[in-house]
Amino acid sequence: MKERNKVAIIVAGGSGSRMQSAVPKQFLDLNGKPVLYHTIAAFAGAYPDMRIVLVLPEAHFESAEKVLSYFAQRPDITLVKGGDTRFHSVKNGLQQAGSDAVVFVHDGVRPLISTALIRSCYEAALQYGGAIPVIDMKDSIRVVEGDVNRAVDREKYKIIQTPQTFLSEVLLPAFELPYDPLFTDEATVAERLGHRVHLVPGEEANIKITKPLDLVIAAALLNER
Ligand SMILES: Nc1ccn([C@@H]2O[C@H](COP(=O)(O)OP(=O)(O)OP(=O)(O)O)[C@@H](O)[C@H]2O)c(=O)n1
Ligand SMILES: C[C@](O)(CO)[C@H](O)COP(=O)(O)O
Repeated sequence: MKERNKVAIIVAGGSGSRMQSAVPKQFLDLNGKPVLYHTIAAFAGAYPDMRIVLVLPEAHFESAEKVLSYFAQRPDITLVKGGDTRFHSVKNGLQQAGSDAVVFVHDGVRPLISTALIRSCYEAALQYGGAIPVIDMKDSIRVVEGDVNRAVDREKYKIIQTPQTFLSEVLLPAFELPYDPLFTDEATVAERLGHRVHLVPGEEANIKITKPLDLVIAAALLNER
């Protein structure tokens, strides 16, 4: 299959309200370096020709310099300002994607992403037009409808991760759709335009740092490597 340009849109334009820290979680320390450093390093190291688009809150553009100062060799990075929602941040990043590319959209706060997962998403996107990583549920789950709740079969559900990886000709037109609050990831947007979503096995360690406990878990996992 023909090789493509590779563009990682790392979205880090959020405020991290659930983390309840004064500094947005993407800039917090994780084993001596900012969370975002680990995320950027994973993509920069996955393919030598990876181009990185880093989406940040405009007020934190200066913090990017601090993150990049940890690199011995500064990766090829374009800074873009974030939007009001994750959808709008991705849309801003996509303006830098260009054509004939495989586009990886990844949460800046998933710093434990592996090279193997980035590459398996790339290969699957070339084959199927797009791919997203998923993992199984470990807990029992219930659906709550008003005052009523009932157990459901967890085998029918998957936990969704990033990098959500698509050919540029799939993702760019999808992000011209009007915003819908249900657009919490890229697959949902592509699906709205009629694309079938291909799933690849994700990784348990590819956690999203959302609450304080996640940072503790991420630090422990990094120590294991
Ligand atoms: N307007 C936004 C909102 C979110 N994100 C990014 O999307 C990723 C996943 O979002 P989430 O974990 O929800 O981050 P926050 O929105 O920052 O957190 P919270 O919902 O707790 O405020 C994060 O890397 C976050 O920075 C973004 O780029 N732009
Ligand atoms: C894209 C995502 O990380 C997949 O699990 C998730 O949907 C982001 O959602 P959030 O509401 O921004 O946490």
